[in-house]
Amino acid sequence: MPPLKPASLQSISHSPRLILLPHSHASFTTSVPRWPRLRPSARPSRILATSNDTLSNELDSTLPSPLTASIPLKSSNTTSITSKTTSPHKPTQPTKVTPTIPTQEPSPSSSPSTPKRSAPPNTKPHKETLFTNTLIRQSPSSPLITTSTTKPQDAQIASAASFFQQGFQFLYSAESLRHHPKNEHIPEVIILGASNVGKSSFLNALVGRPGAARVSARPGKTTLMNAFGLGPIPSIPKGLVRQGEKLPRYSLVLVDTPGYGFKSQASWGDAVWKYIKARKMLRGAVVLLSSEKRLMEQDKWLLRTLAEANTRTLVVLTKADKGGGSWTQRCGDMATLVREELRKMSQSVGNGWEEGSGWNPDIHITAAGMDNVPKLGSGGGVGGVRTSILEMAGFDFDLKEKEVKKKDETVTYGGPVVSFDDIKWKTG
Ligand SMILES: Nc1nc2c(ncn2[C@@H]2O[C@H](COP(=O)(O)OP(=O)(O)OP(=O)(O)O)[C@@H](O)[C@H]2O)c(=O)[nH]1
Ligand SMILES: [Mg+2]
Repeated sequence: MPPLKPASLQSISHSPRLILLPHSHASFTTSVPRWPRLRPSARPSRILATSNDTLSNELDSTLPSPLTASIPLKSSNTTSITSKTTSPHKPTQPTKVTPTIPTQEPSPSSSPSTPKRSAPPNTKPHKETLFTNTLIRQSPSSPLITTSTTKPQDAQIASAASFFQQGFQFLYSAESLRHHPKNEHIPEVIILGASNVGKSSFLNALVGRPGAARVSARPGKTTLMNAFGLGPIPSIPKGLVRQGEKLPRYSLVLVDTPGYGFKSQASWGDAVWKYIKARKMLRGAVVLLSSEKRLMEQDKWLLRTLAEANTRTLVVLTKADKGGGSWTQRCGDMATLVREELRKMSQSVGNGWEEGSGWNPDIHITAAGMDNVPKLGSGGGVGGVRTSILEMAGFDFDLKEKEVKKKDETVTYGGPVVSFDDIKWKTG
């Protein structure tokens, strides 16, 4: 990868440490696509600024893309989740993969904050599998879907659940890029997909709050980009903060978006497209695809847009519970097809948006909107997705440290505000 940080930060020889205390504060219609038609694959080098302050903050053309803006961090053996560089994805590779649809459940100790629940009475067997499993995915190493987890994965899933389920707050709604407030510290992850694919339900399941984002059976429910903050309160050393700057009280921003496709509007796509191209703290996109449907041209267009913007991408299939017991075949086939498409895109864009770095080869499968999954915590495949999102956003898991404590922050800086990539976090 090319140089990884703005020149102004080159002189920093070691990473400042920022520790988080755990719990401490603690339309297109199907026939007339609109988003894709709005913006063909050609992309401008930058978007023109207006007089608006917020917008101009997003448009620093000297800033590297999210994939290249990083400073290597030394891993700390005292953190359980740490920020890391925007170096390539390190998809979790289970040490043991069971190439069948196993019935193995995560160990009871795997998720202390989200105790395992059994499915409601009379739940069909295939739904029970979906309901209770924290991780459901298809990896390149196996054509089949796996639900088994290993001990380290269990611990990661538990840490990620704790992270996502604390400090939740609605931040703002934005109609266009300039309505997004300035953000210089906190990584953002955007949730994208067709209308009605289950974006808002998915967000609710991630944060464990069924009513966080509004959900509807009618497509076109979400009409604005809605940002939510979550995670522990960051304790940012004074030297990293501008004078008078209001400090965020969350460590990750999730952005729910209006869908493309049926009942969507061209202006929504324009707003999202501009955000993807210009938002400085965007660290990755979660693209939801309905396992009920086939991969649409609009989906491919979106994936290509992310590839060209060199935005880290995680693909998640939704609604696995629909369509009966054949969900394994259906989701497995779709995951394989999606991976083939992504590989083709990697080759054609040729900008470093590669398997493992630009996009995660593990395709997660979820039933996040099913029954009470949002209340369940980590079931419906949601637990595994959380860990992948945190990795994509620049967090790392260090499972050695059991004690959670705030470390001395002795590093001081006289230089400019340091970005998220320089900051180290801690959570419980
Ligand atoms: N069975 C099932 N239904 C789901 C799942 N996820 C979402 N749904 C349902 O699908 C419908 C659409 O869900 P939303 O979360 O509103 O979808 P969205 O993508 O946010 O939709 P827009 O905001 O209109 O773009 C709702 O009726 C949800 O209850 C799922 O995993 N399983
Ligand atoms: Mg929605």
